[in-house]
Amino acid sequence: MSGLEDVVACETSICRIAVEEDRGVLEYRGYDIHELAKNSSYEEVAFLLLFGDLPSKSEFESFKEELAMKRELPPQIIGLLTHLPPFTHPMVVLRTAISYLGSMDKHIQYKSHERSIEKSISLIAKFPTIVAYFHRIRTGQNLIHPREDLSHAENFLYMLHGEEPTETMAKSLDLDFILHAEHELNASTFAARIAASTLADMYACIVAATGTLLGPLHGGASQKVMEMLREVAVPWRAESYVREKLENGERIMGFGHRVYRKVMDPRTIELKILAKKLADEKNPKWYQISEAIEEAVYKYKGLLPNVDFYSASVYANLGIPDDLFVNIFAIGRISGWCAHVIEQYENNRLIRPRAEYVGSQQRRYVPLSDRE
Ligand SMILES: CC(=O)SCCNC(=O)CCNC(=O)[C@H](O)C(C)(C)COP(=O)(O)OP(=O)(O)OC[C@H]1O[C@@H](n2cnc3c(N)ncnc32)[C@H](O)[C@@H]1OP(=O)(O)O
Ligand SMILES: O=C([O-])CC(=O)C(=O)O
Repeated sequence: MSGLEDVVACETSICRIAVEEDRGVLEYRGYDIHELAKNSSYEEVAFLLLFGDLPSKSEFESFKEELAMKRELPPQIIGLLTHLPPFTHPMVVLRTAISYLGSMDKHIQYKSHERSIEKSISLIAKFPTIVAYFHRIRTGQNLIHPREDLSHAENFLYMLHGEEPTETMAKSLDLDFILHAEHELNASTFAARIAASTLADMYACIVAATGTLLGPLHGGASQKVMEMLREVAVPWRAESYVREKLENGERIMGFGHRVYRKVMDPRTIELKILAKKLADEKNPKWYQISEAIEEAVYKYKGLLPNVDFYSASVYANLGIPDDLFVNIFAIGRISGWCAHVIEQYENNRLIRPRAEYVGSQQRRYVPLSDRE
């Protein structure tokens, strides 16, 4: 019961996670993650999650076009990004900007499926722009406005770095977005669904999810993984580092998973291959340290890496600053969050579990004047 382990809290047709024949299974709307990773694009996956089926060619084109058209931010949001202190964590910035976007939407309350889809597309489109704009503002660089002719991943890297990415970079980030897009009732999605169950507006639900994702036991782990890779610095130090941490009762970030437990997270399989490919083409250092840590954690604790572990070396080789790692996760996950909020709205019952009371009972009140 602790941590609601194995408790089934709702029905969903968005995502299936299972352990079958000692293998981790992950499907979005019935499609296997490995097949999506090999053949799909983030835009197609976002459509699949929101609408339930793969798009036809014309649906795909108009969905991509709509996303591209909605990338630009209103001037008020750019003003907000300019006024926030540059040291603010970029996930706090993202959360604040979503809230501000909510204040600018006259039709904030849930009205219809169509309105919820509209809001979702707008949020999916704007997440990368918020992240890239804030990064450029805090580092004193000019804003690079979104381009409609680039894909979601290409455009993000273009806005962040100020130059068009190579095909390898764009494809790598696109794959990363696909792998992060959805994961059933993880903590941030559950937070979004709880908010949705009160019929709170879409922005409120996504703010709840964004705040929850930043925690280091959830999406915040990837930034901590990078801190660890920097601290370990060379592969041969990995074993003593891991042993010492475990002896001190500390957790190794990027390891362990509530659902997959003793089987490999299928996303880790894909991310490790991607991390190796980028390491071969760019800097091998982070991948080599990661592999050494993976070996040591398995040897001393029998734990396997989760989705956050190899993401770190992928992001480092894509030139993404450490404190944007969680934001990259959120840019992928927003489509899953929106799909869950809509699913909750459309078959809703307030989520309100009970707590077992373990505190004192029937205490006698002593007026303040009679206390020491
Ligand atoms: C996108 C995501 O959210 S993926 C998860 C990202 N988070 C992290 O990587 C943070 C590190 N990992 C963890 O803290 C955990 O594995 C979690 C939070 C992901 C899952 O936690 P739970 O399901 O509650 O696992 P729980 O805490 O019961 O751990 C079971 C055992 O494994 C150990 N353990 C689990 N994860 C770790 C870890 N990363 N490092 C060291 N020991 C660990 C626990 O100490 C416990 O050991 P014990 O039985 O000897 O006491
Ligand atoms: O499912 C979980 O608990 C965490 C996770 O891997 C994710 O959100 O991608």
